[in-house]
Amino acid sequence: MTNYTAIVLAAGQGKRMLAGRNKQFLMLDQLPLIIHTLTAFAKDSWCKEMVLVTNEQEHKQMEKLLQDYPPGMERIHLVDGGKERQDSVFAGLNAIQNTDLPVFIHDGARPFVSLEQLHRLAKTVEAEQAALLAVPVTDTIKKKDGNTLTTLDRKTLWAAQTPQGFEFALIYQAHQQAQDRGYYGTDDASLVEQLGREATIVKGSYDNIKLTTPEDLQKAESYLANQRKGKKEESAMFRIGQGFDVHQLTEGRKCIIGGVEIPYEKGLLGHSDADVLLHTIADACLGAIGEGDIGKHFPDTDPEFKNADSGKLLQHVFAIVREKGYELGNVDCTVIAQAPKMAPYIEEIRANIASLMDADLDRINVKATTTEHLGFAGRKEGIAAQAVVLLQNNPQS
Ligand SMILES: Nc1ccn([C@@H]2O[C@H](COP(=O)(O)OP(=O)(O)OP(=O)(O)O)[C@@H](O)[C@H]2O)c(=O)n1
Ligand SMILES: C[C@](O)(CO)[C@H](O)COP(=O)(O)O
Repeated sequence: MTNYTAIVLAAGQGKRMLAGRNKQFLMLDQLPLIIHTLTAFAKDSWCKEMVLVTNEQEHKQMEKLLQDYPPGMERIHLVDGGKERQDSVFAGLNAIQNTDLPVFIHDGARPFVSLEQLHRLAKTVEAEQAALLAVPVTDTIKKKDGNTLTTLDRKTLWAAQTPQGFEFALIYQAHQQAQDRGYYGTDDASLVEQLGREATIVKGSYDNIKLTTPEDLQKAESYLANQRKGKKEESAMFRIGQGFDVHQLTEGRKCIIGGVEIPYEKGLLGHSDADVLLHTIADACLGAIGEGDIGKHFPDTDPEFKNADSGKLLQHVFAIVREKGYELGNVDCTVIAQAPKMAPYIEEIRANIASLMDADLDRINVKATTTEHLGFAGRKEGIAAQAVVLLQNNPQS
Protein backbone atom coordinates (compact mmCIF):
# COMPACT_ATOMS: atom_id res chain seq x y z
CA MET A 1 0.00 0.00 0.00
CA THR A 2 1.43 3.35 -1.08
CA ASN A 3 -0.62 6.11 0.51
CA TYR A 4 -0.92 9.53 -1.04
CA THR A 5 -2.73 12.87 -0.81
CA ALA A 6 -4.79 14.10 -3.76
CA ILE A 7 -5.23 17.66 -4.95
CA VAL A 8 -8.25 17.86 -7.24
CA LEU A 9 -8.53 21.05 -9.28
CA ALA A 10 -11.91 22.59 -9.95
CA ALA A 11 -11.17 26.30 -9.83
CA GLY A 12 -11.25 26.94 -13.57
CA GLN A 13 -14.09 28.50 -15.51
CA GLY A 14 -14.60 25.88 -18.17
CA LYS A 15 -14.80 28.50 -20.89
CA ARG A 16 -14.11 26.05 -23.71
CA MET A 17 -17.05 23.93 -22.62
CA LEU A 18 -19.36 26.79 -23.62
CA ALA A 19 -21.84 25.79 -20.91
CA GLY A 20 -22.22 29.27 -19.43
CA ARG A 21 -20.95 28.02 -16.07
CA ASN A 22 -18.07 26.05 -14.62
CA LYS A 23 -18.15 22.59 -16.24
CA GLN A 24 -17.41 20.98 -12.86
CA PHE A 25 -21.08 21.43 -11.96
CA LEU A 26 -22.47 19.90 -15.17
CA MET A 27 -24.51 16.75 -14.61
CA LEU A 28 -23.18 13.50 -16.05
CA ASP A 29 -25.32 10.44 -15.48
CA GLN A 30 -27.16 12.12 -12.57
CA LEU A 31 -23.99 13.25 -10.79
CA PRO A 32 -22.04 16.49 -11.11
CA LEU A 33 -18.81 16.04 -13.05
CA ILE A 34 -16.61 16.94 -10.07
CA ILE A 35 -18.34 14.35 -7.90
CA HIS A 36 -17.45 11.60 -10.40
CA THR A 37 -13.81 12.68 -10.12
CA LEU A 38 -13.79 12.93 -6.33
CA THR A 39 -15.46 9.54 -6.06
CA ALA A 40 -12.67 7.93 -8.10
CA PHE A 41 -10.24 8.97 -5.33
CA ALA A 42 -12.63 8.40 -2.44
CA LYS A 43 -12.90 4.75 -3.55
CA ASP A 44 -9.14 4.33 -3.26
CA SER A 45 -8.10 3.34 0.26
CA TRP A 46 -4.55 4.52 -0.58
CA CYS A 47 -5.84 8.11 -0.85
CA LYS A 48 -5.63 9.42 2.70
CA GLU A 49 -6.46 13.08 2.29
CA MET A 50 -8.05 15.18 -0.44
CA VAL A 51 -7.78 18.87 -1.16
CA LEU A 52 -10.43 20.19 -3.51
CA VAL A 53 -9.49 23.49 -5.09
CA THR A 54 -12.46 25.62 -5.99
CA ASN A 55 -12.75 29.22 -7.08
CA GLU A 56 -13.64 31.79 -4.48
CA GLN A 57 -16.99 32.76 -6.07
CA GLU A 58 -18.11 29.12 -6.13
CA HIS A 59 -16.84 28.16 -2.67
CA LYS A 60 -20.29 28.03 -1.06
CA GLN A 61 -21.83 26.27 -4.08
CA MET A 62 -19.07 23.64 -3.96
CA GLU A 63 -19.55 23.19 -0.21
CA LYS A 64 -23.25 22.52 -0.79
CA LEU A 65 -22.50 20.15 -3.64
CA LEU A 66 -20.30 18.06 -1.31
CA GLN A 67 -23.19 17.88 1.13
CA ASP A 68 -25.79 17.04 -1.53
CA TYR A 69 -23.62 14.42 -3.26
CA PRO A 70 -21.20 13.11 -0.61
CA PRO A 71 -18.39 11.46 -2.60
CA GLY A 72 -17.65 8.99 0.20
CA MET A 73 -14.63 10.58 1.84
CA GLU A 74 -14.75 12.73 4.93
CA ARG A 75 -11.34 14.29 4.68
CA ILE A 76 -11.88 16.76 1.84
CA HIS A 77 -10.49 20.25 2.49
CA LEU A 78 -11.97 22.92 0.32
CA VAL A 79 -9.56 25.72 -0.59
CA ASP A 80 -9.76 28.62 -3.00
CA GLY A 81 -7.58 28.50 -6.10
CA GLY A 82 -5.98 31.16 -8.22
CA LYS A 83 -6.16 32.74 -11.64
CA GLU A 84 -4.24 30.05 -13.50
CA ARG A 85 -4.28 26.29 -13.01
CA GLN A 86 -0.76 26.47 -11.60
CA ASP A 87 -1.83 29.05 -8.99
CA SER A 88 -4.61 26.70 -7.97
CA VAL A 89 -2.17 23.80 -7.57
CA PHE A 90 0.07 25.97 -5.37
CA ALA A 91 -2.91 26.91 -3.20
CA GLY A 92 -3.70 23.18 -2.91
CA LEU A 93 -0.11 22.34 -1.95
CA ASN A 94 -0.19 24.98 0.78
CA ALA A 95 -3.35 23.42 2.24
CA ILE A 96 -1.95 19.90 2.61
CA GLN A 97 -1.66 18.83 6.23
CA ASN A 98 0.42 15.67 6.00
CA THR A 99 3.46 16.63 3.94
CA ASP A 100 5.06 13.21 4.43
CA LEU A 101 2.86 11.60 1.80
CA PRO A 102 3.35 11.92 -1.95
CA VAL A 103 0.91 14.24 -3.70
CA PHE A 104 -1.25 13.41 -6.70
CA ILE A 105 -2.36 16.46 -8.67
CA HIS A 106 -5.46 15.84 -10.75
CA ASP A 107 -7.80 17.81 -13.00
CA GLY A 108 -11.33 17.79 -11.65
CA ALA A 109 -12.31 17.60 -15.29
CA ARG A 110 -10.87 14.05 -15.66
CA PRO A 111 -13.54 11.88 -14.06
CA PHE A 112 -12.52 8.49 -15.50
CA VAL A 113 -9.18 7.78 -13.86
CA SER A 114 -9.24 4.17 -12.67
CA LEU A 115 -8.12 2.57 -9.42
CA GLU A 116 -5.63 0.46 -11.33
CA GLN A 117 -4.05 3.60 -12.87
CA LEU A 118 -3.92 5.30 -9.46
CA HIS A 119 -2.11 2.34 -7.96
CA ARG A 120 0.40 1.98 -10.79
CA LEU A 121 1.14 5.68 -10.48
CA ALA A 122 1.51 5.46 -6.68
CA LYS A 123 4.03 2.62 -6.98
CA THR A 124 6.04 4.51 -9.58
CA VAL A 125 6.06 7.69 -7.51
CA GLU A 126 7.29 5.69 -4.53
CA ALA A 127 10.20 4.38 -6.62
CA GLU A 128 10.95 7.44 -8.76
CA GLN A 129 9.71 10.51 -6.76
CA ALA A 130 7.89 11.96 -9.80
CA ALA A 131 5.57 10.30 -12.32
CA LEU A 132 2.62 11.07 -14.55
CA LEU A 133 -0.02 9.23 -16.51
CA ALA A 134 0.38 9.71 -20.24
CA VAL A 135 -0.63 8.00 -23.48
CA PRO A 136 1.25 7.69 -26.78
CA VAL A 137 0.10 10.27 -29.29
CA THR A 138 -1.98 8.70 -32.06
CA ASP A 139 -2.17 11.64 -34.48
CA THR A 140 0.76 13.00 -36.44
CA ILE A 141 1.85 16.20 -34.73
CA LYS A 142 3.06 19.17 -36.80
CA LYS A 143 4.95 22.09 -35.38
CA LYS A 144 4.11 25.37 -37.10
CA ASP A 145 6.73 28.06 -36.88
CA GLY A 146 5.66 31.03 -39.00
CA ASN A 147 5.07 29.43 -42.39
CA THR A 148 7.31 26.50 -41.65
CA LEU A 149 5.75 23.16 -40.72
CA THR A 150 7.84 20.46 -39.12
CA THR A 151 6.55 16.94 -38.55
CA LEU A 152 7.56 15.64 -35.15
CA ASP A 153 8.65 12.07 -34.60
CA ARG A 154 5.48 10.54 -33.23
CA LYS A 155 7.33 7.62 -31.65
CA THR A 156 8.76 10.02 -29.08
CA LEU A 157 5.52 11.87 -28.27
CA TRP A 158 3.26 11.27 -25.32
CA ALA A 159 0.10 13.16 -24.32
CA ALA A 160 0.36 14.06 -20.64
CA GLN A 161 -2.64 13.39 -18.45
CA THR A 162 -3.31 13.62 -14.76
CA PRO A 163 -2.92 12.56 -12.05
CA GLN A 164 0.70 13.51 -11.85
CA GLY A 165 2.32 12.34 -8.63
CA PHE A 166 5.32 13.70 -6.74
CA GLU A 167 7.09 13.62 -3.44
CA PHE A 168 5.73 16.62 -1.58
CA ALA A 169 9.05 18.42 -1.09
CA LEU A 170 9.96 18.05 -4.77
CA ILE A 171 6.71 19.41 -6.19
CA TYR A 172 6.58 22.17 -3.60
CA GLN A 173 10.08 23.27 -4.56
CA ALA A 174 9.15 23.14 -8.26
CA HIS A 175 6.08 25.31 -7.73
CA GLN A 176 7.92 27.71 -5.46
CA GLN A 177 10.62 28.19 -8.08
CA ALA A 178 8.02 28.70 -10.83
CA GLN A 179 6.24 31.31 -8.69
CA ASP A 180 9.51 33.09 -7.99
CA ARG A 181 10.45 33.14 -11.66
CA GLY A 182 6.95 33.93 -12.92
CA TYR A 183 7.14 30.79 -15.06
CA TYR A 184 3.89 29.10 -16.11
CA GLY A 185 3.79 25.56 -17.46
CA THR A 186 0.77 23.64 -18.70
CA ASP A 187 1.29 20.79 -16.27
CA ASP A 188 3.11 20.07 -13.01
CA ALA A 189 5.70 17.69 -14.40
CA SER A 190 6.99 20.54 -16.57
CA LEU A 191 7.78 22.52 -13.41
CA VAL A 192 9.77 19.58 -12.06
CA GLU A 193 11.62 19.51 -15.40
CA GLN A 194 12.55 23.15 -14.75
CA LEU A 195 14.41 21.90 -11.65
CA GLY A 196 16.46 19.61 -13.88
CA ARG A 197 14.53 16.56 -12.68
CA GLU A 198 12.39 14.18 -14.71
CA ALA A 199 9.05 12.58 -14.14
CA THR A 200 8.55 8.97 -15.21
CA ILE A 201 5.74 8.14 -17.62
CA VAL A 202 3.16 5.62 -16.45
CA LYS A 203 1.11 4.48 -19.41
CA GLY A 204 -2.44 5.65 -18.85
CA SER A 205 -5.62 5.06 -20.79
CA TYR A 206 -7.28 6.93 -23.65
CA ASP A 207 -10.44 6.83 -21.54
CA ASN A 208 -8.89 9.20 -19.00
CA ILE A 209 -10.09 12.20 -20.99
CA LYS A 210 -10.19 15.79 -19.82
CA LEU A 211 -13.63 17.17 -20.46
CA THR A 212 -12.74 20.40 -22.23
CA THR A 213 -15.19 20.96 -25.11
CA PRO A 214 -18.89 20.10 -25.63
CA GLU A 215 -17.80 17.11 -27.77
CA ASP A 216 -15.97 15.70 -24.73
CA LEU A 217 -19.24 15.77 -22.83
CA GLN A 218 -20.79 13.49 -25.46
CA LYS A 219 -17.77 11.17 -25.25
CA ALA A 220 -18.18 11.06 -21.47
CA GLU A 221 -21.89 10.23 -21.73
CA SER A 222 -21.19 7.38 -24.10
CA TYR A 223 -18.31 6.13 -21.90
CA LEU A 224 -20.67 6.03 -18.92
CA ALA A 225 -23.39 4.32 -20.98
CA ASN A 226 -20.87 1.63 -21.97
CA GLN A 227 -19.82 1.22 -18.36
CA ARG A 228 -23.45 0.76 -17.30
CA LYS A 229 -23.91 -1.82 -20.05
CA GLY A 230 -20.72 -3.60 -18.95
CA LYS A 231 -21.89 -3.69 -15.32
CA LYS A 232 -25.23 -5.10 -16.39
CA GLU A 233 -23.54 -7.80 -18.43
CA GLU A 234 -21.15 -8.54 -15.59
CA SER A 235 -24.00 -8.90 -13.14
CA ALA A 236 -25.80 -11.05 -15.72
CA MET A 237 -23.15 -13.66 -15.19
CA PHE A 238 -22.39 -16.17 -12.49
CA ARG A 239 -21.42 -16.24 -8.82
CA ILE A 240 -19.83 -19.24 -7.14
CA GLY A 241 -19.65 -20.16 -3.45
CA GLN A 242 -18.33 -23.05 -1.42
CA GLY A 243 -19.34 -24.38 1.99
CA PHE A 244 -17.87 -26.71 4.57
CA ASP A 245 -19.33 -27.77 7.92
CA VAL A 246 -18.76 -30.38 10.62
CA HIS A 247 -21.02 -31.58 13.44
CA GLN A 248 -20.20 -33.95 16.22
CA LEU A 249 -22.06 -37.27 16.53
CA THR A 250 -23.54 -37.79 19.96
CA GLU A 251 -26.11 -39.92 21.68
CA GLY A 252 -29.62 -38.65 22.30
CA ARG A 253 -29.85 -36.51 19.14
CA LYS A 254 -31.56 -37.06 15.80
CA CYS A 255 -29.37 -37.64 12.76
CA ILE A 256 -30.81 -35.22 10.21
CA ILE A 257 -28.88 -34.86 6.97
CA GLY A 258 -30.19 -32.90 3.99
CA GLY A 259 -33.55 -32.56 5.75
CA VAL A 260 -33.98 -36.35 6.01
CA GLU A 261 -34.02 -38.10 9.38
CA ILE A 262 -31.69 -41.08 9.10
CA PRO A 263 -32.08 -43.93 11.59
CA TYR A 264 -28.78 -44.20 13.48
CA GLU A 265 -27.64 -44.86 17.04
CA LYS A 266 -26.28 -41.29 17.33
CA GLY A 267 -27.33 -37.88 16.07
CA LEU A 268 -25.65 -34.58 15.22
CA LEU A 269 -24.98 -32.05 17.95
CA GLY A 270 -25.72 -28.37 17.42
CA HIS A 271 -27.78 -25.35 18.41
CA SER A 272 -30.22 -25.94 15.55
CA ASP A 273 -31.16 -29.40 14.27
CA ALA A 274 -27.44 -29.59 13.24
CA ASP A 275 -28.18 -30.57 9.64
CA VAL A 276 -24.59 -30.49 8.48
CA LEU A 277 -25.45 -30.73 4.78
CA LEU A 278 -28.07 -27.97 4.64
CA HIS A 279 -25.77 -25.68 6.65
CA THR A 280 -23.02 -26.31 4.16
CA ILE A 281 -25.26 -25.51 1.19
CA ALA A 282 -26.58 -22.37 2.90
CA ASP A 283 -23.00 -21.26 3.57
CA ALA A 284 -22.09 -21.83 -0.07
CA CYS A 285 -25.09 -19.72 -1.18
CA LEU A 286 -24.13 -16.90 1.18
CA GLY A 287 -20.54 -17.15 0.02
CA ALA A 288 -21.61 -16.80 -3.59
CA ILE A 289 -23.43 -13.53 -2.94
CA GLY A 290 -20.76 -12.18 -0.58
CA GLU A 291 -23.03 -12.32 2.47
CA GLY A 292 -20.75 -14.00 4.99
CA ASP A 293 -21.98 -17.25 6.49
CA ILE A 294 -24.93 -18.69 8.39
CA GLY A 295 -23.32 -17.85 11.74
CA LYS A 296 -23.73 -14.19 10.77
CA HIS A 297 -27.38 -14.60 9.77
CA PHE A 298 -28.49 -17.11 12.44
CA PRO A 299 -26.24 -16.69 15.50
CA ASP A 300 -26.01 -19.82 17.67
CA THR A 301 -26.53 -17.57 20.70
CA ASP A 302 -30.01 -16.62 19.48
CA PRO A 303 -32.72 -18.72 21.22
CA GLU A 304 -34.90 -18.30 18.12
CA PHE A 305 -32.68 -20.78 16.32
CA LYS A 306 -32.54 -23.39 19.10
CA ASN A 307 -33.38 -26.72 17.43
CA ALA A 308 -34.30 -24.72 14.32
CA ASP A 309 -35.29 -26.63 11.21
CA SER A 310 -32.31 -26.09 8.92
CA GLY A 311 -34.62 -26.48 5.92
CA LYS A 312 -36.21 -23.18 6.96
CA LEU A 313 -32.79 -21.59 7.37
CA LEU A 314 -31.82 -22.67 3.84
CA GLN A 315 -35.11 -21.31 2.47
CA HIS A 316 -34.43 -18.01 4.23
CA VAL A 317 -30.92 -17.87 2.77
CA PHE A 318 -32.21 -18.65 -0.69
CA ALA A 319 -34.76 -15.85 -0.39
CA ILE A 320 -31.81 -13.48 0.19
CA VAL A 321 -30.14 -14.93 -2.90
CA ARG A 322 -33.30 -14.24 -4.93
CA GLU A 323 -33.64 -10.72 -3.52
CA LYS A 324 -30.16 -10.07 -4.86
CA GLY A 325 -31.36 -11.15 -8.29
CA TYR A 326 -29.84 -14.64 -8.52
CA GLU A 327 -31.24 -18.07 -9.30
CA LEU A 328 -29.68 -21.43 -8.71
CA GLY A 329 -27.35 -22.74 -11.39
CA ASN A 330 -26.53 -25.97 -9.58
CA VAL A 331 -25.42 -27.47 -6.28
CA ASP A 332 -22.87 -30.20 -5.90
CA CYS A 333 -22.32 -31.51 -2.39
CA THR A 334 -20.66 -34.34 -0.52
CA VAL A 335 -21.44 -35.85 2.87
CA ILE A 336 -18.31 -37.18 4.56
CA ALA A 337 -19.43 -39.91 6.97
CA GLN A 338 -18.11 -43.32 7.94
CA ALA A 339 -21.60 -44.07 9.24
CA PRO A 340 -24.53 -44.09 8.85
CA LYS A 341 -24.58 -45.49 5.34
CA MET A 342 -25.84 -42.70 3.15
CA ALA A 343 -26.61 -44.44 -0.16
CA PRO A 344 -30.23 -45.40 0.66
CA TYR A 345 -31.08 -41.77 1.46
CA ILE A 346 -29.28 -39.88 -1.30
CA GLU A 347 -32.25 -39.56 -3.68
CA GLU A 348 -34.60 -38.46 -0.90
CA ILE A 349 -32.07 -35.85 0.25
CA ARG A 350 -31.63 -34.65 -3.31
CA ALA A 351 -35.36 -34.22 -3.80
CA ASN A 352 -35.65 -32.41 -0.48
CA ILE A 353 -32.88 -29.94 -1.35
CA ALA A 354 -34.47 -29.35 -4.78
CA SER A 355 -37.79 -28.60 -3.10
CA LEU A 356 -36.22 -26.27 -0.48
CA MET A 357 -34.40 -24.34 -3.19
CA ASP A 358 -37.34 -24.49 -5.57
CA ALA A 359 -35.07 -26.00 -8.23
CA ASP A 360 -35.21 -28.77 -10.83
CA LEU A 361 -33.85 -32.05 -9.55
CA ASP A 362 -31.11 -32.15 -12.15
CA ARG A 363 -29.57 -29.02 -10.65
CA ILE A 364 -28.84 -30.83 -7.40
CA ASN A 365 -26.16 -33.46 -6.94
CA VAL A 366 -25.53 -35.23 -3.65
CA LYS A 367 -22.62 -37.57 -3.02
CA ALA A 368 -21.32 -39.35 0.03
CA THR A 369 -17.97 -40.76 0.98
CA THR A 370 -16.31 -42.40 3.93
CA THR A 371 -12.78 -41.46 4.94
CA GLU A 372 -11.60 -45.06 4.98
CA HIS A 373 -11.73 -44.99 8.81
CA LEU A 374 -9.29 -42.08 8.94
CA GLY A 375 -9.74 -38.97 11.06
CA PHE A 376 -12.76 -37.87 13.12
CA ALA A 377 -15.24 -38.93 10.45
CA GLY A 378 -13.51 -42.29 10.13
CA ARG A 379 -13.74 -42.78 13.90
CA LYS A 380 -17.47 -41.90 13.66
CA GLU A 381 -16.99 -38.93 15.99
CA GLY A 382 -18.59 -36.54 13.57
CA ILE A 383 -19.89 -35.91 10.07
CA ALA A 384 -18.65 -33.29 7.63
CA ALA A 385 -20.16 -31.94 4.45
CA GLN A 386 -18.95 -29.72 1.65
CA ALA A 387 -20.78 -28.02 -1.18
CA VAL A 388 -20.24 -25.86 -4.21
CA VAL A 389 -23.08 -23.65 -5.39
CA LEU A 390 -23.27 -21.83 -8.70
CA LEU A 391 -25.75 -18.96 -8.97
CA GLN A 392 -26.78 -17.20 -12.12
CA ASN A 393 -28.27 -13.80 -12.48
CA ASN A 394 -31.99 -13.78 -13.07
CA PRO A 395 -32.41 -11.72 -16.27
CA GLN A 396 -35.91 -10.73 -15.10
CA SER A 397 -34.60 -9.03 -11.96
N1 LIG B 1 -7.34 28.73 -12.45
C1 LIG B 1 -7.63 27.45 -12.63
C2 LIG B 1 -7.77 26.92 -13.91
C3 LIG B 1 -8.06 25.59 -14.05
N2 LIG B 1 -8.25 24.83 -12.96
C4 LIG B 1 -8.62 23.43 -13.10
O1 LIG B 1 -7.66 22.72 -13.85
C5 LIG B 1 -8.27 21.65 -14.55
C6 LIG B 1 -7.80 21.60 -15.99
O2 LIG B 1 -8.07 22.84 -16.63
P1 LIG B 1 -9.08 23.05 -17.83
O3 LIG B 1 -9.59 21.80 -18.37
O4 LIG B 1 -8.41 24.01 -18.75
O5 LIG B 1 -10.31 23.75 -17.10
P2 LIG B 1 -10.81 25.21 -17.20
O6 LIG B 1 -9.70 26.14 -16.96
O7 LIG B 1 -11.96 25.26 -16.29
O8 LIG B 1 -11.31 25.27 -18.72
P3 LIG B 1 -11.13 26.45 -19.78
O9 LIG B 1 -9.66 26.56 -20.01
O10 LIG B 1 -11.89 25.96 -20.96
O11 LIG B 1 -11.72 27.68 -19.19
C7 LIG B 1 -9.77 21.85 -14.44
O12 LIG B 1 -10.26 20.83 -13.61
C8 LIG B 1 -9.91 23.23 -13.87
O13 LIG B 1 -11.04 23.37 -13.02
C9 LIG B 1 -8.09 25.36 -11.69
O14 LIG B 1 -8.26 24.66 -10.71
N3 LIG B 1 -7.77 26.67 -11.57
C1 LIG C 1 -2.43 19.04 -16.88
C2 LIG C 1 -3.05 18.64 -18.17
O1 LIG C 1 -4.29 18.03 -17.95
C3 LIG C 1 -2.16 17.59 -18.82
O2 LIG C 1 -2.69 17.22 -20.03
C4 LIG C 1 -3.25 19.80 -19.10
O3 LIG C 1 -2.02 20.33 -19.50
C5 LIG C 1 -4.12 20.89 -18.52
O4 LIG C 1 -4.31 21.88 -19.47
P1 LIG C 1 -5.46 22.97 -19.34
O5 LIG C 1 -5.38 23.83 -20.53
O6 LIG C 1 -5.22 23.66 -18.06
O7 LIG C 1 -6.72 22.17 -19.36
